[in-house]
Amino acid sequence: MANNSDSPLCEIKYLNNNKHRSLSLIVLLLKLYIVAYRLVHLSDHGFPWFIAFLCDCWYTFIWLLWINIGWTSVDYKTHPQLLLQRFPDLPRIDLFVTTTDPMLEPPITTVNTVLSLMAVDYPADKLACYVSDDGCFPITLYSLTEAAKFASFWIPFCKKYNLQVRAPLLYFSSKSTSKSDSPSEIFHEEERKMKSFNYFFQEEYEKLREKIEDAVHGKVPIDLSGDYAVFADTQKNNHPAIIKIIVENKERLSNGLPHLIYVCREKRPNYQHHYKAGAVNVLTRVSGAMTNAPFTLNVDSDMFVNNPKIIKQAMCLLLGLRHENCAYIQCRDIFYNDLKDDPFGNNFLIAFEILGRGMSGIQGPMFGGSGFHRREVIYGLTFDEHSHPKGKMSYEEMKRKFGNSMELNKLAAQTLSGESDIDGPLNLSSRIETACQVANCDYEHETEWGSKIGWVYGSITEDIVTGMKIHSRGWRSVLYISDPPSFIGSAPLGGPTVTIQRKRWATGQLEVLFSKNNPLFLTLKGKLKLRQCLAYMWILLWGASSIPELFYTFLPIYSIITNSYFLPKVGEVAFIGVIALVLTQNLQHITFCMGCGQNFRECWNGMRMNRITNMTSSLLACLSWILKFFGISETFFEVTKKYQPIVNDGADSGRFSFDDSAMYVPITTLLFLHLTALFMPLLGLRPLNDVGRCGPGLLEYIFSLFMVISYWPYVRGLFGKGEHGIPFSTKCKSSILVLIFLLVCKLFGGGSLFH
Ligand SMILES: O=c1ccn([C@@H]2O[C@H](COP(=O)(O)OP(=O)(O)O[C@H]3O[C@H](CO)[C@@H](O)[C@H](O)[C@H]3O)[C@@H](O)[C@H]2O)c(=O)[nH]1
Ligand SMILES: [Mn+2]
Repeated sequence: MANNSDSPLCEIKYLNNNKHRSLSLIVLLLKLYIVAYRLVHLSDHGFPWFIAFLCDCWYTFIWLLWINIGWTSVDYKTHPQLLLQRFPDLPRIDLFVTTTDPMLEPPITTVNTVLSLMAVDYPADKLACYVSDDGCFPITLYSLTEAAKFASFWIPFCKKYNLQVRAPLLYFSSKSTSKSDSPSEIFHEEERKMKSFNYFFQEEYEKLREKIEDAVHGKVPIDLSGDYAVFADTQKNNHPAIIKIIVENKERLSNGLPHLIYVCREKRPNYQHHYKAGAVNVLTRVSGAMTNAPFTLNVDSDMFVNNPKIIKQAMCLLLGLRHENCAYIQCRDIFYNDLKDDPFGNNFLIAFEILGRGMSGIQGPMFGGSGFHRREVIYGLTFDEHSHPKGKMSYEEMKRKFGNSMELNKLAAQTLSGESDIDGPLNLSSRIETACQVANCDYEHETEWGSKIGWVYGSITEDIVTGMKIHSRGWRSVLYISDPPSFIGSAPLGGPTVTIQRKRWATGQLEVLFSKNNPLFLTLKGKLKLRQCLAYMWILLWGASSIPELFYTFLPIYSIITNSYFLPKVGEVAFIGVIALVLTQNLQHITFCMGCGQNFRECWNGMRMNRITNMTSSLLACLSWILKFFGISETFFEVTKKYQPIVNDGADSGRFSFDDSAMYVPITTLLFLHLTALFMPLLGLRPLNDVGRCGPGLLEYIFSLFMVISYWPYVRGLFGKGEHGIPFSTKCKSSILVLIFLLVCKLFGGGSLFH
């Protein structure tokens, strides 16, 4: 019989990706061939050819970075059934939820996240859940207080019947299919009993939901007295720190309720608050002062736990790899409001399957969204210091780095020397004063918070830069894709919500790329591996790639209008080269996606969304970054609107919606231009210089047609009504830009456009 005490808690598996490697190399060779072809013919052609040459060089470079990422792919497996035998006294973990604005992030969503976290399959006395309310809304505290009452009977029910979905919103929605984890004998016997409980809970949940909704919409205003009196004179950006213990597991019952703590950091005008990074740093300090668990978990307000064993599974990795340098675990999120065929490209299959697994094979995935961290790493410890402890820091040094709180510094020093307190504090209330002190807005003044300690400031994608700095301190990370998936959240839908989210990501990435935390510097100065640095370069250049794409999409339009060409003609060897390149690259992508279970439509929607995102979010991100660089305007974190599960997939739910934002002008202009180029004769136009020149060939027309098909949601938008139509003002602005472009073509190309 195998001895369980010797069996590992987790395993690493290297995936066979020879097919992916070979196809990637073929694509690379074809790209190099096209670059060489352009170079050889550079002197025979004009400026457009030169632009095409530069763009092809760029795409070849990006492809090299991509090959580096996908070269070694790994997967991790865990054995949580062995965990308790090996670690009967499981470590404590602090759970962080952040929320900002009840209008964008409905309190009922946050409540469901909190309930699902409090109900995980892990001893309750080892858990403390901290909710950061970044908007100082009494409704958040009220919702959590009401939720705690519901939790007291909901959580035992979830645990008794071993439910998989423990967020009531999902459990009672028609979307939830798998309701119980592993139907046991007991489950069958008690099925009827459970059903009757179901009705009871559904009613109770409805009451809770209504209470919260009524308070949100002001039907039953919250009485600002008693516990809520502190909110009386507060404004969103001007208020003291407010910390309230909603649930305290005083008897330390493993089957009780975990601690639940409301945290609202102090905010004052003229202080920088650093958005989510600032909020998480306050949570780190407040929890550091109150429960100081050695591990933390971060989730956004809408990320419900979908796999109640996820903390045990994560512990298998964090404890199983404890002699190795695993600093954090990145989880894969899925969405509860996903639409048929994923019209908005929210699946991020490639991001996890190739980027995530590939980086896992180098130094570990980037950090983004939901995941587990070691507190000592967040406190700035390098892997070398972890494996060869230097001895305790002096009191003065701690104060300089961590700030003025003696209590926090004492506990932080314990964490850094690896002596975490197994049981946690006896009385949480006694720590409130310290917690409020470390949540004040000037606490970080002249300390290392936001630079060397905690989440890193300076970018609105704080997660990527924080993960990268951790890697540069010699740590690794792990991508853990569990079954069932670990967390389930709300996918951005419509048009503006998706565009704004992606714009934030692209802007944040440019902020990191052009900062002192650039991967190149971190490789030279720190311990970021070269291949990891190249992987980060690929990520950070994601938005910047929209500039070459913008130029490239202009080329077929320019060629058709000025009766010239920039792609090889039928009959040339290079023509076959281009066709082979396009086919191989796209077939590789499509077969990969389909191999991962997507259908063709989903895969196409993802591809189309890349084209659209590049010409909307990414272009605007480049502009915002330039404006920030020249000191004209600041970048700011626009919170993504959270949606409720969609009950009936209406015909319009997958349709793009638009607003009158300037974001949609470039892509609408491009669409108009491609349509103009394709339908010139119909519009009564003729190409400039149509005598004696070798005009556009088949490929220019195919290219233009492909772009129109990629922008199809915008074609529909041209004719759509209401929010599904591109606003008249956007169409006007785009038409003016089209005219300007035609004039420029005429200026440079000569001739006349009209018959
Ligand atoms: O000033 C702020 C702004 C945001 N948040 C919270 O940060 C979380 C993430 O915001 P969200 O709008 O949901 O971001 P996503 O669009 O989901 O974007 C992803 O990318 C972000 C970085 O751009 C990460 O912070 C997120 O964790 C990650 O899920 C939410 O819980 C917010 O409440 C704050 O606490 N304070
Ligand atoms: Mn989010």
